[in-house]
Amino acid sequence: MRLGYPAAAIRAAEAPLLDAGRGPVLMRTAAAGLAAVCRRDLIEARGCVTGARVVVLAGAGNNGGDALFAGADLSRRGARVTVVDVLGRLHPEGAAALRAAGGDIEPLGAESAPLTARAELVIDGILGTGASGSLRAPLDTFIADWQAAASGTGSARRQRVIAVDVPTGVDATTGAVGAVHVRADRTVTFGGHKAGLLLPGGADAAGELALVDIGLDLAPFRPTVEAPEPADLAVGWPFPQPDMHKYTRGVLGLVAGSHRYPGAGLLTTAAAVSTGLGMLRLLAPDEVTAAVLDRCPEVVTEPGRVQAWAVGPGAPDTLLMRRAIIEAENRSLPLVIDAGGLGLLTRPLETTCIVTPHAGELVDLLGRLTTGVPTRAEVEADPVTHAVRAAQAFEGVIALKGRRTIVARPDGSVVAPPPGPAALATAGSGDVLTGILGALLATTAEHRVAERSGPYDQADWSGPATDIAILAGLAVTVHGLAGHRTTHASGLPAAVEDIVLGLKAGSAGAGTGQNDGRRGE
Ligand SMILES: NC(=O)C1=CN([C@@H]2O[C@H](COP(=O)(O)OP(=O)(O)OC[C@H]3O[C@@H](n4cnc5c(N)ncnc54)[C@H](OP(=O)(O)O)[C@@H]3O)[C@@H](O)[C@H]2O)[C@@H](O)CC1
Ligand SMILES: [K+]
Repeated sequence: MRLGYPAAAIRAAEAPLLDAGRGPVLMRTAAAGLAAVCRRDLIEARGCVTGARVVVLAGAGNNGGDALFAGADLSRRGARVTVVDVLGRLHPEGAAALRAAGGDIEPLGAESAPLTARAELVIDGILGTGASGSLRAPLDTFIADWQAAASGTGSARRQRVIAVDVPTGVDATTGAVGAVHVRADRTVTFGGHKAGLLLPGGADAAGELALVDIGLDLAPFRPTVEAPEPADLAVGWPFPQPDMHKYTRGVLGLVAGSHRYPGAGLLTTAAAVSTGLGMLRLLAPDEVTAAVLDRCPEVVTEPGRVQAWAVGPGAPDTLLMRRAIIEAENRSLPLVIDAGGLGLLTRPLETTCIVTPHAGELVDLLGRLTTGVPTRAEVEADPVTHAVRAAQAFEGVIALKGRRTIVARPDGSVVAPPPGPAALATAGSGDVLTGILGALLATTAEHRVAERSGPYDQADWSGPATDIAILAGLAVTVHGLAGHRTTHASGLPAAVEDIVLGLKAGSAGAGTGQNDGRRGE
């Protein structure tokens, strides 16, 4: 689990070390980690460091200092390093080290953009956590000119861009990006992940993340973003235990599918069953249950006791959905509400609940719960702010679906799972997610209380995995993995059915098979 901190928290964690005079040591440690990543990438791309054309874009502060010391390291190892002094002032010791190692320094000028575009490796050390406001001229023009020149080179082997701490133009705390910003293949960040590197906008600009430990103590600070990774499934997934029977493993009540949309009932059911649970009770019209039983004969179509509810895919019967919601509230059962169920939400619910709108549905939801409703485009441009707003208005967890799904809690913190493949943007994909999430809620409902501080409480997690927002993050992670798996296996975009098969095949990671009967390894 990657934990993201606001820039202010990272700077506050640095402060006692700086006060103790350890600033230069921190910078040397950061720069050494950065240089190691640069060397590894160069060796991977071209076999060696010697002779590599490297351009260091250095700003005036410590971010530039990191880049200059890393540039000195590469220069000592035979790379041809040129520094562009982008803001007209350089970190003095870093600049001296670079010169002593044989590197060149040039002021920003007309030649800087084409020079940068020709480099094999560009190190972006212009701005880090000290950035404020939008990019000042001529910095913005230079970055745009470089990117235009680089895309116009027609070179078969694209240059690598490594950002120092944060790509320039990305807000380290919110991930907001301006029209012009650095797009990196990799970002080497120091001390702790900046929240903005894990959020929409910033995460795409940052590329792969590498974290260099510089000895910061972040324990006193609360992360604002948790970003699950596939490896977290091995810890957080509710694996069946040997002493379980079908009722203790978890029973999901599902209200999905209708005369108009029978397929949604089938897809949600198939996904829940493939995810694994003790029993699934489906409440739907006969034509839906008949199709489901044909494919999933283990499904029970009678009402009865359940441990969690999932309602909404495929425009189900309103009365059935209302009954499920009331029962969830009366018995304090966890509940996922999707699609057709969202229209019933006009007030906060009296139970643990997660709702899963896409941007358009979030607009409608906000319209029923608040005043000052955003447009769909505004939600898509700033999903985090609007998901948090909805979570606060609804007093519950919101999973705002999109290319990067964001799970927001009312306290303003978010879970940001990795994005799935583009192939997941297809009708029925959301039904599958609801099925996975419903199965997870059912299978964690029973041991929620007993294991609250149990094996899920890993030192590197800020909360137990039975937290509904984390479970949603894991559900999205598995959904994405299943999509990736089927996309890659066939070489063709996945159909929704393939995504369910991807779940079944169990590669969706640690989720099935590999770790049966064990947890927390
Ligand atoms: N401290 C530590 O312990 C460690 C810090 N480390 C590293 O230091 C980084 C933070 O360094 P930092 O604080 O020096 O700020 P930094 O990001 O280099 O930028 C400041 C400069 O940018 C300028 N500027 C600002 N906004 C601008 C804009 N929109 N457009 C244009 N210019 C703008 C600003 O100008 P000013 O506002 O002062 O006029 C000033 O000159 C951190 O990310 C990490 O990489 C590591 O070595 C580990 C140890
Ligand atoms: K940077």
